[in-house]
Amino acid sequence: MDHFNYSQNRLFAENVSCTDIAEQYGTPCFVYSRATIERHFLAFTDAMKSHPHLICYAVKANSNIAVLNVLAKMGSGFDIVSGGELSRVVKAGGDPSKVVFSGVGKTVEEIKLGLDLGIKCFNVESEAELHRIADVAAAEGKVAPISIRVNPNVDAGTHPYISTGLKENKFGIELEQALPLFEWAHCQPSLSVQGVDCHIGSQLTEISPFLDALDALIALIDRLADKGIELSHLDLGGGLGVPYNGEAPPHPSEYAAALMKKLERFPQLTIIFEPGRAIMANAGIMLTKVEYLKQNAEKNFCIVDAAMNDLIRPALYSAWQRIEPVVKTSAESKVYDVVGPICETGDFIGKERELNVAAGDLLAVRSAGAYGFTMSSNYNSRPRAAEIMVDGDKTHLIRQRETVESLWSGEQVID
Ligand SMILES: Cc1ncc(COP(=O)(O)O)c(C=O)c1O
Ligand SMILES: N[C@@H](CCCC[NH3+])C(=O)O
Repeated sequence: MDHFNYSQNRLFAENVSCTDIAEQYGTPCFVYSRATIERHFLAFTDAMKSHPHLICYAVKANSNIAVLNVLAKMGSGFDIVSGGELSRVVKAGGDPSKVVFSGVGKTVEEIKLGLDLGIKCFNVESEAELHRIADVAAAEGKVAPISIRVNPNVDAGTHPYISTGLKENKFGIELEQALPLFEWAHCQPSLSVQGVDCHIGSQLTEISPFLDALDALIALIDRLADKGIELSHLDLGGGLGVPYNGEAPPHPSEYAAALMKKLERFPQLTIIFEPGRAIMANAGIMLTKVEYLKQNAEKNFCIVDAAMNDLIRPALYSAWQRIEPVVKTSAESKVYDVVGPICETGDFIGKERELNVAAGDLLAVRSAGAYGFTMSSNYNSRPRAAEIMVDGDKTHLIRQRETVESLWSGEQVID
């Protein structure tokens, strides 16, 4: 999805200044645009409007309650992977009956919570989990809605850490094993078979792997129909990529049109998508201040006040995110490694970036709305950054910067 409207200290379509935000809330901080989140969500619903559908935003991408609330108000469903995410959705006013629950390690407590709240579906990832859900539901006197997540063995062509649809990955159930499990589940009084799902990976920039996965799911749906098992939904997961650095992933309308062509003969089937990054990545930036410039015989370093604990994607996946000075200065242009204060060489936000910067300048790290704050940590006892939502010409603090004291709350010394 495209970037929000950001240029030269002005954020979004609104006339809000990054320097004002940095002064008011401090740095590093994450800044999101409500208008962009809404526009990105609508790109999916508009693309699917002629077919029954549910967009289940993947909460892991950005789970701030204010973000979830904006999406809940637009009628979004949610894809969750933990009881914690389910509680956030409820707190944010999300509708549990539009929640699908993915993940390979659901605990008994999480299954109970999902049943109590009446979620739409458990996306089951193993035979053992299917049995556990059947047992828990029977013990609770409930019927658990389930879908089986299949692993279609499709190469998503993305970073190996975020590819999830290959046989060697821990996710889903092999196609050959899925059919007997569906048949078993169909006969269990405590289970209600609702759908089939898959999620083959994240940051996909081509449509063809999605189409290959869909072919596999459609073949399975046909085989199930032959056995008298009719499904009410097909969930193709998330994974649609965004342009970080010139990539040109398909727009949701292109993506949906290509998929829907294959689904013409299933007019009754509800299609579920679970986009996370496509909605949030380019609806946010991270603001960080230059603390020092440093030079040695080999390199120029631009030392900023954000670090790998705030944005781990560069360290973890060698991810590239655009870094630009918020205000153009007359500082000399040099090639810098943009690094944080953490005691690891892997602590960088960007490498070999040509920048005109001086100490004290403000930098914007783009595409930071997804998998930014949610993957942050307190490593090196660094308080986690504030989050801010821009809405029209207003800015709202939607999560305070952590205090140092909050970092040790819950810890205690022993005699
Ligand atoms: C099951 C599932 N659904 C949805 C997503 C969201 O993926 P993305 O943010 O790439 O759309 C993920 C993460 O990759 C996932 O594991
Ligand atoms: N956290 C990853 C994406 C993983 C998606 C989770 N299934 C990223 O930042 O790119």
